[in-house]
Amino acid sequence: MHDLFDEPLLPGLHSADAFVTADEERALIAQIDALDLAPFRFQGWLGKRLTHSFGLHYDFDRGALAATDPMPAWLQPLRDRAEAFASLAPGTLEQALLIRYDPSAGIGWHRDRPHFEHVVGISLGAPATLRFRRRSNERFERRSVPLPPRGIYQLQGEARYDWEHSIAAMTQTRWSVTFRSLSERGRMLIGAAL
Ligand SMILES: O=C(O)CCC(=O)C(=O)O
Ligand SMILES: [Fe+2]
Repeated sequence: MHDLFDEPLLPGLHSADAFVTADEERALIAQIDALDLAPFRFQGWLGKRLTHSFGLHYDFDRGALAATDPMPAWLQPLRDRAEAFASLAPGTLEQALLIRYDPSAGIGWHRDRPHFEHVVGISLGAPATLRFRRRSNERFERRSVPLPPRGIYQLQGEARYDWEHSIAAMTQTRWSVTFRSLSERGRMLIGAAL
């Protein structure tokens, strides 16, 4: 039966709670904290959130995409499960971006770079709200989506390309694992760089 409440809040946004267990969450957070996390860099600015990439690294300072360390063994099972969740072929999600948002860190309004196609994110630690906005005439249309810890979301289609998203400054620490696939353009650029 068709249930109105099964309708996604935004076309192209697909999410689920309890994607990882509390034990898995603890283990993932410990692994992320053990990495060499560096402040997000953007055209000479240093952001407050701390990041580390595997597979592919997108350098926001230079606007360039490059291969980086392969996904470690501890991340691969999560990547496999994220691909299954998103109905993507194994190996499609070639990038993992790990982020720690300490209190006062957030992420400003953006669309993910066109070098990437599918975006699949897993939330750990403090709950957050993923805010969406889209310009409509002189105003913004807005939506808010809760990101509960241990949940997963996928952005594609309208949610991925037509709307910007952001997360307000956190008051408690949140970690996220965002997996991405390459777009045609990204594949071309990375091919040219190798
Ligand atoms: O932390 C998140 O779940 C979202 C991160 C994000 O939007 C991004 O890295 O592009
Ligand atoms: Fe994003």
